[in-house]
Amino acid sequence: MPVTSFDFKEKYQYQNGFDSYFETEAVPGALPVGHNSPQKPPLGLYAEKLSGTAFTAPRHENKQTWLYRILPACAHPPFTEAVPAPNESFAEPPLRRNLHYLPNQLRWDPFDHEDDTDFVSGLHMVAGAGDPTIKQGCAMYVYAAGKSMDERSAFYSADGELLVVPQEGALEIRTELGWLLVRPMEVCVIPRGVRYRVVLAGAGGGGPARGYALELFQGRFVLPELGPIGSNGLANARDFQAPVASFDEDCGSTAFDGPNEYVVTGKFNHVLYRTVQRHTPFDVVAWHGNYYPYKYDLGRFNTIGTISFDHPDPSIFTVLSAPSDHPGTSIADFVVFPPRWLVGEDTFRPPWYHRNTMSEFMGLIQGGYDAKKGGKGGFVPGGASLHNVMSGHGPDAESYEGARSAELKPVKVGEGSCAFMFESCLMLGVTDWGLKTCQKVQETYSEHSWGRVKVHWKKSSA
Ligand SMILES: O=C(O)Cc1cc(O)ccc1O
Ligand SMILES: [Fe+2]
Repeated sequence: MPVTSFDFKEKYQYQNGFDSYFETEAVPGALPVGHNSPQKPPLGLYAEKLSGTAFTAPRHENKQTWLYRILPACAHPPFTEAVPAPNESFAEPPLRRNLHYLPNQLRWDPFDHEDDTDFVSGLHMVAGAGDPTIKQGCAMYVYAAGKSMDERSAFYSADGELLVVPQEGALEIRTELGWLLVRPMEVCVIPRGVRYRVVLAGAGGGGPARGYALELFQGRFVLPELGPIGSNGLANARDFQAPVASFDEDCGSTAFDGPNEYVVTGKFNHVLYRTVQRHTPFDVVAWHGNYYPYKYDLGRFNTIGTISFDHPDPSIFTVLSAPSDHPGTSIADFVVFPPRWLVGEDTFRPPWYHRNTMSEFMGLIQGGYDAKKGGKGGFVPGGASLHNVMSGHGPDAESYEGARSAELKPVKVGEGSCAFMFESCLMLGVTDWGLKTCQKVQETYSEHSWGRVKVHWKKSSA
């Protein structure tokens, strides 16, 4: 079911649609009519263009937004490297490249909550592939935040577009383009370059917050093709929600003489750079375009599956897909395993055993997963697993035996559950933090899961 709302505030108004062209103004008349860059934009605003693709990208891929703001984003003193880096994910270049490529199956216990970190300082890269400087590849993160980002701060990434998957704690995300409230079982995407501040929301002031994120150095998330499914199903375009314009006013009479300081942190080739500017970065009064942050409620996913026998590949559960240049092969797919009816006849219903040319990073937002035991030392909410290129995996022995002898009546699986997968065509390297520093790797994952897989073979069926 869709996430139920709590305390909906005025600021959470949304415009509905995926890959739409929106326009929104917080003050009537702020948007120029029939013009993008008039000699003097209305209300004394500055026009600023935010490009998400090359100017000359084909029309169906072209992404841009015109912002009408009190002061342009360029009006800041130079950025300097944030030293020391808030954590080792944002450290010196050699460390960043210290990735471990391992054929073993990996699983992590739930990552720790952290009290003294915010969304940025609590963001840890677990695995990744490629290089943001050549706009290739992606990185997978977990975050744990015990506090909101400072009131006068903003963050952006020049490295890529970020998909955020909260697992615990609601996030109020104040973006340049407006507000998004993103709760567990909802996800959001913040495009490359868009500035934002993450506030812990919810009862009692919010927090702690924990979740997963995927940064795309290359391309953007799109909705997967539906092929023979037809024109509706899976994640429907109308269920994606974009913010409406909402601005703060805090500046002086010029860009550099405002009364208050705002720290803007930029992620640039994994390193954090900071500047302190004297006007709010959240001063966009109106905008129009198709390059914007958005959210999606996973409860609205229209799950499709077999009504005869066998089960389709998990691509049937793709919410968002980031294609590579090769059709059908993704840099990253975001796939969910929502509650659903299983009715397959003469069918082994959990995932089959398999080896995949793609790598599979999985997380659990809530509940359990039908292929793996939960409980201590199992696959549990807030934990993760990685089955890299061609690493064999599948149900653990107990799940296999249960499913092999189950009576095959219709059952609803996964009530109150939601596992997800970031599936990538790239071989993933695991960071030092992911392998060692976090101290969450389950050393006996493989033995526990598959060491007791039984031999059922008989030479004759008589
Ligand atoms: O490995 C997993 O648990 C995910 C998965 C599920 C499934 O039903 C088929 C393939 C697959 O990778
Ligand atoms: Fe798999």
